[in-house]
Amino acid sequence: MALSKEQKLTISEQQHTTSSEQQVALDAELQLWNHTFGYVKSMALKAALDLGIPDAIHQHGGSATIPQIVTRITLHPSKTPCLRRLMRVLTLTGVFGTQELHDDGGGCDDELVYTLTPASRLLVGPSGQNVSPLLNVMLCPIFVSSFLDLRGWFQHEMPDPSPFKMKHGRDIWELAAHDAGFSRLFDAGMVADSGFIMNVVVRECGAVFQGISSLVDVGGGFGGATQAIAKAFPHLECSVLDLPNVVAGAPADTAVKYVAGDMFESVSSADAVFLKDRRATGRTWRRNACLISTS
Ligand SMILES: C[S@@+](CC[C@H](N)C(=O)[O-])C[C@H]1O[C@@H](n2cnc3c(N)ncnc32)[C@H](O)[C@@H]1O
Repeated sequence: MALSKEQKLTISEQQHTTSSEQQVALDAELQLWNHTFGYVKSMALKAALDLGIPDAIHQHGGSATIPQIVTRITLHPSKTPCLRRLMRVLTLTGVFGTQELHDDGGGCDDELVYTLTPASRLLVGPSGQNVSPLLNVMLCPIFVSSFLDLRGWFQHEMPDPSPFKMKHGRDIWELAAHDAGFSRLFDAGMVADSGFIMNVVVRECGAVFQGISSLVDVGGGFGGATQAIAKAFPHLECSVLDLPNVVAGAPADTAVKYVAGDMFESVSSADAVFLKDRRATGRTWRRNACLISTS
């Protein structure tokens, strides 16, 4: 039976409606997949750091092909194709860049050249600019595993332990006091973070350190931040207050004085108290540095 023009139009409108509904569903599913597999990005970055891929590219002059990278990292030869897939994730997410190396010798393989981007340039080079120790802490199983039972944490009555303490039975500082390996990893991460950000703080906010003659960095760890302040403002008498197990491992040969104690019991007197920390606020990590004048 032949369809009238009107009937044909109705069918085509229905098909159009169905296909756009399907598109909405497909886009929604894609969105869920992006969330579900979001951790692959973190784990790909962790693999790159653990394998030493940023250093391998850096040592090769800032750009390298897969065959050049594998000469500088430890990788089973059978895993070379998997390394290409890892690099694909890391280039799509901006950790590395690519250029194409054209094979002028008549070969058919155009080898990709992986390059450092502004992000991966922060993973190589001297301390003070290299933030990999901080990423190593945040991506270590001890931290990552704290996020695996947030349901249990939400179902626990307030006041409650943090997800970290619920998972490990101790808070970060208690665990650091009992686990020398974790303590070293954590302190190195804090030093790296301070080395990176304090260059900016000293340059951009230097005025706040004028007009005071002494400062105590409360919970200052190994004193990375305070050392940067002491170097930029030599007139300042700088000290760090931290827990005894942290102070025990602090460097001895700096202009900074280390005081072992508990900030909730007492804070050594100074013109200003400095607090540096990171907080997760809403959608982003925000860095908080605060100088409280006590005089
Ligand atoms: C997130 S780290 C920050 C370290 C440093 N301010 C920085 O930004 O690199 C927090 C520091 O606070 C210290 N801390 C925790 N509880 C403390 C307490 N009750 N008294 C003194 N220091 C404490 C920890 O040992 C750790 O070094």
